Amino acid sequence: MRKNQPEMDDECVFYRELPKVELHAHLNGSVSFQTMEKLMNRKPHLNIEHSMTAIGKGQRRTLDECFEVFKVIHKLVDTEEDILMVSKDVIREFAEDGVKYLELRSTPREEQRTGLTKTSYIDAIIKAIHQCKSEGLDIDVRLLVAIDRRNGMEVAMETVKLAEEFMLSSDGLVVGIDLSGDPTVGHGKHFLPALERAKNSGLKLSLHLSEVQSQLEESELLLNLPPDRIGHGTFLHPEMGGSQSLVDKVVKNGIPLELCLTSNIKGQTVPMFSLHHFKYWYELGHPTVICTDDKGVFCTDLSQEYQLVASTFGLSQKEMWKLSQQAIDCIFAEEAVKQQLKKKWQDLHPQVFK
Ligand SMILES: CNc1ncnc2c1ncn2[C@@H]1O[C@H](COP(=O)(O)O)[C@@H](O)[C@H]1O
Ligand SMILES: [Zn+2]
Repeated sequence: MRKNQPEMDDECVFYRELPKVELHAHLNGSVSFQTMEKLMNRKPHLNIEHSMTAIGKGQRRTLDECFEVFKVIHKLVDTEEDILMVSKDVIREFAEDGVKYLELRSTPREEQRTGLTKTSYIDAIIKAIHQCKSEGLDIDVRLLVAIDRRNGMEVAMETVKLAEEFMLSSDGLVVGIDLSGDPTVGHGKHFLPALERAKNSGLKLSLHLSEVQSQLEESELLLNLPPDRIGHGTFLHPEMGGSQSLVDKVVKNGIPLELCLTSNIKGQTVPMFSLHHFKYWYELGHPTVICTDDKGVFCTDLSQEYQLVASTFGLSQKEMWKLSQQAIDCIFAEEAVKQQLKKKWQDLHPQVFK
């Protein structure tokens, strides 16, 4: 197999070695098979199997079913120790895959039974980031605190307040807010006050927008904020039932899109890779960042996603390099980090194109 497909292997190596930026990764959706195994061994009484926590090759689920998967994972990850272990494993795995800068996002949860609080939840992730740093991993990590739409506007406001506190106390590790969760639940307008507050206090905003069809009105409203980045944006453009006015707002404000191909195919919001909206935005010359969304649940990694984009849309390694380099301009960390990353890309360029 290996002998018959040498060019395939070379491609894999190229995309693994390509320095990458990951900006859209939900912590609990990013838990690998190996880490899941450890969690299942810790909690055998839950009787959870791998088929319940991941969507394998060639499989598809409805988006509703995907959200059921997260509920199962949340049962397995419900203590401070779990959050710490999961975060460290996820960061290490991204680093091994050639990711040099990672923005994780996660919804703080509390569990009375285990004593987990929303504060200790975020603390555990921050601890993991510090521990990975002190291990000398070649990856810079930041955190976005996530609002789950299902939990309503009051919780959203509490989440923003918590994120504000951590933004001030975490030495710049907490950089923003994510709005995510089942897109068919609730209306985005309810989250406007919380999101406006976040923006005014200096937190960056990455919002899941038009992930499913007919969210025109909501997307229009949320784009007025405007957000600093958009997750998915699958149905923003007119060919997908969106509108030119939505596209104009995105373009005028230069809001980068975080695009996750495998996630959209496995969650069935996009019927096939070649029809993915990456093409539309790439041809417009608009900033797009390739991301994984949930590398554990969707059984992928960032180098696979890059390779997928290249093979689906016929892009060269040079064009893919440019795409990964341009993602640096879309990160939420401060300017000095951008400059360091740009330098790193320059230094790695000759090695990757050997
Ligand atoms: C597939 N498309 C998606 N669309 C919207 N929200 C998603 C998502 N994938 C993940 N999440 C959000 O991330 C949570 C899991 O990670 P955390 O527990 O926060 O670390 C999910 O419960 C959901 O709220
Ligand atoms: Zn997402």
